[in-house]
Amino acid sequence: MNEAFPPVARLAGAVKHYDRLAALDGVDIMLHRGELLALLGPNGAGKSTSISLLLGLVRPDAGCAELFGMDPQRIEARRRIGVMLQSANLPPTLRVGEMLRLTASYYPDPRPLAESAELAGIGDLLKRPYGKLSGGQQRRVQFALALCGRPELLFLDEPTVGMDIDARQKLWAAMRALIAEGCSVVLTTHYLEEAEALAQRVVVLGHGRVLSEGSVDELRAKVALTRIRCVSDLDAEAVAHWPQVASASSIDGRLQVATAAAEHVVRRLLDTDPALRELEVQRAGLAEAFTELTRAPTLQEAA
Ligand SMILES: Nc1ncnc2c1ncn2[C@@H]1O[C@H](COP(=O)(O)OP(=O)(O)OP(=O)(O)O)[C@@H](O)[C@H]1O
Repeated sequence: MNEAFPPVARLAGAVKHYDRLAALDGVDIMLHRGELLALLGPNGAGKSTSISLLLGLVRPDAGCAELFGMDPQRIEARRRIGVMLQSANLPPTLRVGEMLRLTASYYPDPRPLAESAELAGIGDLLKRPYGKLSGGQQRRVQFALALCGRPELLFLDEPTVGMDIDARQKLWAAMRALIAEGCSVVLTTHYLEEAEALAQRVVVLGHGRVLSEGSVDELRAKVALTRIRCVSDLDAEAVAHWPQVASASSIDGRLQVATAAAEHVVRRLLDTDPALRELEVQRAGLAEAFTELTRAPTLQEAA
């Protein structure tokens, strides 16, 4: 399906320096229609700078940033996007319903107010002044404002920070509904389970560069770690030095081992400790893959 449409957003060879610091150092990112792309990376990796370039808030020193094949500052491009940034400066005395109505009026084909409120789970907040809401409620209102214009592309910068579990799950459901409508989403998050649950594609940034890109499964396969847990008297520190063991630790009396050669390590564990019990072997999640990927440059530097 994707091939039939041009990319909705694109960074090509994007470079952005702040004084001598390279916030972005030649970043390529491509987003297709109906796709949720998760931008991951440790603090300072360049996620927000990438979003700022795509929004036209910051200009690249080299390379280019495009929305729908256009300069992101063009009004024709801006009318097709919705944005929820990490902080929002909204008038505290305005009621939520008024805010939604006003924001929707800037768009050519907005959603009906009730639909936006329903998607963001703020139906009961419409008459409340924005400034009187809790942090999590304000985040939901910001989400409603981002989607009320029926955008083709939604930028969500750490949208679920400060939300309780129920609100977070509702927002996940809303994101899925929007994707099903054909909306594209750029999501930055530090909650890896969020990327794991929602993203078709993940880009991992580190030190202003793309460290890795692919589906959640592809990223996992790249580091291909398996987690082994068991109850054993073996010394975790000694096991950590075995060949093909990436890491080993003792957590709550359980030995936990990460390895790319599960069969080999399981065999050695059983041979070395015949009393070993409660053996569990599980494919590593995105969290382990992410840690491994973002650690890689440091290891190379050290070599
Ligand atoms: N306006 C600015 N002036 C100077 N340096 C900046 C500016 N904006 C970002 N930086 C620097 O650029 C680098 C990338 O920052 P960026 O905000 O893009 O990272 P991030 O991946 O979004 O981090 P976080 O997860 O903490 O939000 C950081 O080293 C940051 O200090």
